[in-house]
Amino acid sequence: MAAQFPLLRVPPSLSTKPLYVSSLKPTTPSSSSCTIRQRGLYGLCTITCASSNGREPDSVEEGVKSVEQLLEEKRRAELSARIASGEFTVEQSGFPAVVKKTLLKLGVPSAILEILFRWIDIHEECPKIPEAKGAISAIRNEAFFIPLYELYLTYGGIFRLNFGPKSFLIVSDPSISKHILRDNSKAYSKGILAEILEFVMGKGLIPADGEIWRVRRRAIVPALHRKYVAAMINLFGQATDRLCKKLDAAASDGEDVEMESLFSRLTLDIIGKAVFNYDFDSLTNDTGIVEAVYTVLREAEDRSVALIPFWEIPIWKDISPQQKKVSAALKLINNILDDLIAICKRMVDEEELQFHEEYMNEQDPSILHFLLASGDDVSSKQLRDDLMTMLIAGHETSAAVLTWTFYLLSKEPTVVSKIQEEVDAVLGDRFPTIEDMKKLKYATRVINESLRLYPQPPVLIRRSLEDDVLGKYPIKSTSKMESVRIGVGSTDLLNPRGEDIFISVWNLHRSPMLWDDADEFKPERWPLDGPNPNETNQNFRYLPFGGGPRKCLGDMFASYETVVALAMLVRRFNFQMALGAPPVEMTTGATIHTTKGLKMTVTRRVKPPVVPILETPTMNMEASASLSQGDTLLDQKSEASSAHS
Ligand code: HEM
Repeated sequence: MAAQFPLLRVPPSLSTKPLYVSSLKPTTPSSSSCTIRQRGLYGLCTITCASSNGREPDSVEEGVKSVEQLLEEKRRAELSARIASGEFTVEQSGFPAVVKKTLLKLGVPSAILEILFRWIDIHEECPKIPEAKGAISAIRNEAFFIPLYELYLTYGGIFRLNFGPKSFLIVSDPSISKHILRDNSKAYSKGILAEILEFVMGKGLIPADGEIWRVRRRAIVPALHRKYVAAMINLFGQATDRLCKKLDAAASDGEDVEMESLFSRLTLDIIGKAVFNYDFDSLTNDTGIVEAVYTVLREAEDRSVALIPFWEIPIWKDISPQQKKVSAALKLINNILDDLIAICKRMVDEEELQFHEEYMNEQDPSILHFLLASGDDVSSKQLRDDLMTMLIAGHETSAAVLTWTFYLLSKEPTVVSKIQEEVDAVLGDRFPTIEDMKKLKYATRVINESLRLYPQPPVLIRRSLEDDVLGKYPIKSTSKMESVRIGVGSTDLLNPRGEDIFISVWNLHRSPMLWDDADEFKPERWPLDGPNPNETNQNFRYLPFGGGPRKCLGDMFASYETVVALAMLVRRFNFQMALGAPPVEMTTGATIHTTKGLKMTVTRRVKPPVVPILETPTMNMEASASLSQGDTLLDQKSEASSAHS
């Protein structure tokens, strides 16, 4: 079946052709302003966040902002009015709807009818999920996610969206999300996601369902033990240091840099080493393998927005240049994987280490090494599928988090100063260690908040396998008759399927009903002495890593990776939007990307001078306090001189 919802996207700087991607809701942090552009399929569009580089005269910038804000408000008001007029509401069928229509025609006031029919609705045995119909695609200059968000505000935490022949349930309610993801997770599969990713991930951990998933999750999770994560922090530090060197050169030459592409390369280098001990070295080289990885990612993205499943047409594979390129890329990646597995197997056979719970080979701490040592079958396709899955899952997501964090920070210099202050105090100039992770509290809160505003991915996809009740609404596995009604393809008729569900993490994370100042970037909303926010302590209104049994297994890895990169970069450099940089536009695939990159000017950071502390012998208390502060500064200085040695 063709999926008509965008799932994956490659950074534009690495992409060679136009992307048809959906756009997102209009609101961005208060300090930025957005315009919207139509684009591609179903009138899917992009939002332009006019970025301020802080160098324009205030009055001009403010003027532009207020005009854009006015336009934005007008647009939203118009859309809300259209929704309120019932333009997108599917008429209820059945006897009550006919009676209601007739009474309305006879002149009975609609307010009275509303009260009467609400009462009837309540007393109906099976409440019906509110429905919105597909005229959404007809909204000119509107983005798909904007009506989706507006419809959420109108219809609530669950509604049905029918566009064209497709029918989806859009869930933006924390308790229904908890039910689907955690409490009754066995009743749901990955649905469309598994269909699209099959060509690259096969039955890897993300798309896999049922017994295969259970067995593989049990095999892989133990590989990410504490000792492994500690080793990874060194790796994050080394890889970020390579990026620092690149940025240092750019700062010397006065050249602007495209940060989204650099973050994509940084996280590719990290995940290659972390998963199968392969150094892509993409920060310095553009080798064939790097190109092959991006070819595959691009293909996944194209498939996610295709009108028909062109890849299922037998002859197409052989004649389409793009499909041939994809096959060649997959072949190259698989050959390299085979070589890496063979090398790793030899190492495992030769080593004397006994396998145990926190087993790790110091020379090669990779997940592959752990799996082979634990007895994984070297020849299995499953092993390759899982390695590919982790490569893709752990690459784009982290890169997107860093990109949007730096975009948000470009507008909030006070937040940057606070991170710098913390990093100076905790790290000085040395590389971070695992012990530092719990001390870099503010930097962690910045990442938490960035993940709230830009969740990666913005929607989680499921398909119901059984009848269930979502909130007060019963849902059914679609029968053959209903398949005909919603117009799914002939294969679906033979294999009747359940409801396709999108859990909109975007809506949850930006809901004004769930958050104060929902659209504002406020790391302070997460108290430094409070717990690290997660789906459990936030009762499923915050799902940066999903929840339930299918929760991301790389959550700690990714949190530390992004905190290390953030800390090391802001301690060395200041980042500003480059003069004349293209406006930052959002597009979404599996993660949210910019359309034209994040072009920034990087300058070396000048640390604030150390203020000498004068000794005052008469004030003993203060003298001893000054002494301990002085000690700390001294320690920092000696650390600074030993760093990067
Ligand atoms: C900031 C970076 C990351 C974010 C935001 C993120 C987010 C997520 C989310 C939301 C899910 C749940 C998907 C669903 O329920 O449909 C997920 C699953 C997954 N993630 Fe991550 N992820 C990140 C990094 C990583 C890394 C570094 C790895 C590998 C080391 C990884 C491996 C996986 C795997 C294997 C799954 C599937 C788990 C399962 O189905 O059992 N992720 N991720």
